[in-house]
Amino acid sequence: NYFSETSITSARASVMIYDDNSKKWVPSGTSSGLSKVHIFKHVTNNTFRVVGRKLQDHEVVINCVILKTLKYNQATTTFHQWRDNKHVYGLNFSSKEDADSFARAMVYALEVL
Ligand SMILES: CC(=O)N[C@@H](Cc1ccccc1Cl)C(=O)N1CCC[C@]12C=C[C@@H]1CC[C@@H](C(=O)N3CC[C@@H]4C=C[C@H]5[C@H](C)C[C@@H](C(=O)O)N5C(=O)[C@H]43)N1C2=O
Repeated sequence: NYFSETSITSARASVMIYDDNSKKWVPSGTSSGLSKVHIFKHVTNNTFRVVGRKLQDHEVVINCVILKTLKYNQATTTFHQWRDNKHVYGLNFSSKEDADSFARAMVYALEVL
């Protein structure tokens, strides 16, 4: 429930998904734009997930579990990416500071999983 997860970071980014057919990054959700992207830690079972909601209409544009095997690729200072069995996700951060703080939290989660 709401109180069983706590946010360990939030960052502003546009959430992208790689479209294998067109070989292009496309915005996740119904339109492009910035989202608030959190890493939530489940307080009791030590699991983590990435949840992002559009700033404008709160549409959930990413909701993916962070597995211990996740390879977090910081492709550029403001574009980070990772895969799961279905998608390749890209976060195009609005600033280097947002990217750094998100990456620190992701690396922490991957260390404690
Ligand atoms: C083994 C493996 O899976 N490897 C993945 C990466 C990875 C490694 C290790 C662990 C996990 C993952 Cl996921 C990979 O390489 N993948 C995953 C799918 C796509 C890609 C494949 C080829 C291209 C080539 C170029 C690059 C790309 O996409 N880059 C570069 C930065 C650059 C920054 C911003 C975005 C911008 C939003 C729009 C667009 C623009 O700039 O116009 N753009 C980009 O062009 C963005 N690629 C990739 O990332």
